[in-house]
Amino acid sequence: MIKDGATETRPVIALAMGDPAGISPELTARIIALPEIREAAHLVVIGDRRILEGGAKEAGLDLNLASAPLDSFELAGKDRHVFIDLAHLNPADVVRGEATLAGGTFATTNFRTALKLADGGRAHAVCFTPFNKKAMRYAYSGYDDEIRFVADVIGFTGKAREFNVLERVWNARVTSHIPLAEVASALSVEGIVAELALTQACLKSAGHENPRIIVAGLNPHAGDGGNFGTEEIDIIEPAVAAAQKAGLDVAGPFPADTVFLRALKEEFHAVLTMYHDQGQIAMKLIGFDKGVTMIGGLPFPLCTPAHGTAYDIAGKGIADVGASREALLLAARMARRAAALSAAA
Ligand SMILES: NC(=O)C1=CN([C@@H]2O[C@H](COP(=O)(O)OP(=O)(O)OC[C@H]3O[C@@H](n4cnc5c(N)ncnc54)[C@H](O)[C@@H]3O)[C@@H](O)[C@H]2O)C=CC1
Ligand SMILES: NCC(=O)COP(=O)(O)O
Repeated sequence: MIKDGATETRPVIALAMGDPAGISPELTARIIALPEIREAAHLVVIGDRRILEGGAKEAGLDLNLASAPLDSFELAGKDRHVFIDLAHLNPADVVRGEATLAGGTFATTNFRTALKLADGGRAHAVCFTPFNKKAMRYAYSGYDDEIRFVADVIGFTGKAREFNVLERVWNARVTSHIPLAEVASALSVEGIVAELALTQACLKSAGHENPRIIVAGLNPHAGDGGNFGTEEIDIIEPAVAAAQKAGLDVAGPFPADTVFLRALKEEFHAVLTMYHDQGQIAMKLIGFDKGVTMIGGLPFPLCTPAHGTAYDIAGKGIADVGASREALLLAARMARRAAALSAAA
């Protein structure tokens, strides 16, 4: 619940430091140093000072970031970012380029702390630098992905989904982190209609007044009239028709290999794909350095770069901050909009 006027002041974003074995320390340092982020948001960064300083060194930055206590960081004022030093990871215990229990414990602790700040009304949004899911699972055995963890930490029982966001187009998925072999049987008319409705609501919450959504088929050539599978005829077409009847601006299904070309040419705001990589490959080719993963449907915005921990370049000082910058800016925009709507209600 947004508790104060994030419309007039910069929203407070709780930024959890991610996996210490990859590029997260460097990215966190780079984000803190960006002037456009200072203008857009007041960051409350959560992690370990020694790990952050390692990242700043890799990035060649001198951060000059004040620490503040977790229980009263608000007293430090909002004129500059602050750091909550949980002092919980000795850099000597970090194995760069490796998923470990220590790394997962560090990241899950930071994430849990950030989520509780937002859930308690002390932050307007949460962002994080990349987590490694294997490390997260070492620390928290039920860690399928962020949605499950968030639900466990704040007791959220509603429907939340992951979106990939670029300025030009969004990608929503009917299925996400499940084996490919299970995708076809996971599709249903009701499930697709629900995804379309949530996608429309999330696009609106990010400022798109009249969202247009285009839907991909599942099979090659969208089944080619039933030649290569019938999910389009049996499930996806009826779902699109039902969504249209409910007043959503939706088109499809179209073949997945050209649906993104259509979306860009015909100015759709989002593509709904049937499974993870059907959308991710296209999105990462369109804008890897700007891609954001946004978890929609939660009581507060939750954003992270769409790329991962990049173990292969950890410690080299060459991590691109572009996607992280977009993640923070999207979270700030969504928080301001939520505050404006709540003030108007
Ligand atoms: N935001 C998050 O928390 C995300 C976490 N992940 C997790 O990250 C881990 C590794 O995922 P991968 O599939 O290997 O993908 P990855 O995105 O970590 O790496 C893929 C390639 O992109 C490069 N790359 C990634 N980010 C970069 C950046 N900022 N600047 C320059 N080059 C960059 C890497 O060096 C690598 O060559 C997995 O555990 C995955 O679940 C994946 C996506 C998002
Ligand atoms: N931690 C966020 C994340 O892993 C994004 O996952 P995906 O969208 O790449 O599957």
